[in-house]
Amino acid sequence: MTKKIAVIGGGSWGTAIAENLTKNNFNVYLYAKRAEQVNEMIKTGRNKDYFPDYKLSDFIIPTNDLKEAVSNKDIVFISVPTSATREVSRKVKKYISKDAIVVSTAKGIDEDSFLTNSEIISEELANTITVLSGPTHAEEVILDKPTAAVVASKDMESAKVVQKAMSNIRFRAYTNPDIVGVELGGAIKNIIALASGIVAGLGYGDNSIAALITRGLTEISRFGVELGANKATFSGLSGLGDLVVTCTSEHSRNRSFGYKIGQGLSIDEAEREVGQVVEGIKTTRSVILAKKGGKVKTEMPITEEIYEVLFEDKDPLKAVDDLMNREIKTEIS
Ligand SMILES: NC(=O)C1=CN([C@@H]2O[C@H](COP(=O)(O)OP(=O)(O)OC[C@H]3O[C@@H](n4cnc5c(N)ncnc54)[C@H](O)[C@@H]3O)[C@@H](O)[C@H]2O)C=CC1
Ligand SMILES: O=C(CO)COP(=O)(O)O
Repeated sequence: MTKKIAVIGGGSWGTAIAENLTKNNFNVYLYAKRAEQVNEMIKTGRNKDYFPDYKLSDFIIPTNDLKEAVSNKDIVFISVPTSATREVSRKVKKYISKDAIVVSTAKGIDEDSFLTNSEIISEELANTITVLSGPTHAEEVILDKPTAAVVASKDMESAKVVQKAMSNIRFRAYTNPDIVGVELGGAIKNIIALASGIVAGLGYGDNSIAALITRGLTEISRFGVELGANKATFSGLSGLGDLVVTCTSEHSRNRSFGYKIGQGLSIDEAEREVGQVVEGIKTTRSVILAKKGGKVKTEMPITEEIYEVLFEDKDPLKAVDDLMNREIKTEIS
């Protein structure tokens, strides 16, 4: 039987996910919070704020009615920023079928609770949860550029259902049971991407970016393993894959934000110019608060420098010098 699917969140990722699903012939309810946005999508067939040049599929049903979107669905994707995940999960609770699979697609760690998105959702909903992650810039997925991703879940049958729903000739999804590693890779790479943007904005070169990607991966893996992840996951699409794309792509919001900081803009100016969610800002604070509170012991020099640049007004040039000036040591510890 054809699955009934909803995507909650009409931003760039929610729209691209919905479009990808329509390529597999699903009718997809796309819920957006703002009524004007929904009316415009219905009237013009375009999500103007995010993809003005792209004509949405006729299989997309834009709606501002959460009940219509969520009721009687087999799969519900949640595609809002981490800061909105709890609120959205609470609202969805009234309408969601108990057998629906929830797909968490945001990449971040909540500042107050130090929870990942799937953990926040599981505090609010009793449904089976899967996580979709990997190197998947919405701008490319929507244009059918070949993309590979990961669907993680403790429940492999549900992961396979989501894998099948998303996979097609242009989107190849793998499964992975390591939900912790998949989510932490996706969250922490945003901090490293932000650092890569800063370094590029300062005018440093490709060597510096390669060093950040490589040492960033070490930092992410150490952090993830301390929190229970499988180290191998960080060599996969949701680890190295997403780290590379976000640290190097013109599409990355985190990298663009960092670039503007490197060029001398203030945090507010840079955030305003990017105009979409920059998850790495809050995730940096979450990690450092967790470290200060003793929840995490792992050494995270890049994240610590980024925290000082973002929240303690440290000069980015000094942050680079301080990273380079640390005690010299062996590569593999
Ligand atoms: N854009 C991308 O290429 C990808 C983004 N992601 C992740 O997906 C998440 C969402 O990112 P984007 O779509 O890029 O952000 P975005 O800024 O383009 O869109 C976020 C959308 O969420 C909506 N929203 C915010 N609060 C809401 C609420 N309380 N109720 C309902 N809707 C609400 C906003 O109106 C906006 O339309 C982030 O965690 C991001 O890291 C993951 C993979 C790819
Ligand atoms: O996670 C992403 C691509 O995989 C999107 O990253 P940005 O939020 O930095 O654009």
